[in-house]
Amino acid sequence: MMTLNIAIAGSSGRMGRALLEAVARTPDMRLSAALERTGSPYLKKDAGELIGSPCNIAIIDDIAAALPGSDVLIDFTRPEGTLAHLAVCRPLGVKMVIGTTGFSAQQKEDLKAASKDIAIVFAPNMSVGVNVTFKLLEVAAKALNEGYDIEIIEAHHRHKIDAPSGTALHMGEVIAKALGRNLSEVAVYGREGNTGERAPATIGFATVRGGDIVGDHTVLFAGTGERIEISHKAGSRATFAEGALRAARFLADKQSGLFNMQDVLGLRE
Ligand SMILES: NC(=O)C1=CN([C@@H]2O[C@H](COP(=O)(O)OP(=O)(O)OC[C@H]3O[C@@H](n4cnc5c(N)ncnc54)[C@H](OP(=O)(O)O)[C@@H]3O)[C@@H](O)[C@H]2O)C=CC1
Ligand SMILES: O=C(O)C1=N[C@H](C(=O)O)C[C@H](O)C1
Repeated sequence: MMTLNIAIAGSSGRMGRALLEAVARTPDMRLSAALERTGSPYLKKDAGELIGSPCNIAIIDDIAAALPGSDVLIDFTRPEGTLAHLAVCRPLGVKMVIGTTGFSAQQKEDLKAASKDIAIVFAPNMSVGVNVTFKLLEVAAKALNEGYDIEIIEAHHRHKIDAPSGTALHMGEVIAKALGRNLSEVAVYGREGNTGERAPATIGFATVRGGDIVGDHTVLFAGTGERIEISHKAGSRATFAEGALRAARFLADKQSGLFNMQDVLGLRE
């Protein structure tokens, strides 16, 4: 059995901890480095202590020193952090699994450019269930292409800083593509005041933030006399972490290219 050496960026974050736990319970993976940004109170601490199981890997901020012994860097941080990490991974040939959301269009282009040199899995949601939901939405949108108003409702914990969620935006992209629409032309992000009647081709987004909600997404197709709702609810971050490890394994034999979870799960047609 080949062992994959996994480095984790943002190791003390919510996803960082879920990833530390997932790597610790995965026989074909080993934690090779745990990163945090300069100034973090977690620097120099044993990464394993974050999950109650010391592992002798100290959390460091020097990514260039951390990466030579790593096959894949898993990054769930912030767009500016991910792009800084990418700039170090690219010349070293270290592959990346990127779960960070909130990138601008230009930042996504930067990721794409780097994938000419290294293999990257980039996905706003690494859970198997959400990725199957994307396929269900494609089917539903094609079948309900007239007479149904489409609204995407997402709910997350009070600490989330980007809205709508990366998953909700991707759901919008999947639906718009299936309907031959351009999301940037039809998206409506929230409503207030005298909005007028709903324009039929629009795709609405509504965002809820509160408590410790891990991640709920519902797409509503509202027609005349009926409503169809397609929902996914995450109960634990373990589902995202397990997906990220699956993505890391998928990259083992890839040298370059930009992939998503549809590729990892064999769902791309
Ligand atoms: N694709 C998917 O399946 C999922 C994606 N996500 C996305 O992952 C990201 C992280 O989420 P979550 O774990 O909840 O967030 P947290 O805030 O809990 O963790 C983020 C981590 O990244 C660190 N960080 C922040 N900015 C930088 C930077 N500029 N450089 C390096 N490290 C940085 C933070 O350090 P510090 O504490 O010092 O700020 C922290 O350790 C979000 O974009 C979220 O939307 C989340 C879940 C699933
Ligand atoms: O920030 C989170 O927590 C999550 N972010 C991702 C997103 O923006 O879609 C995925 C998941 O829903 C949790």
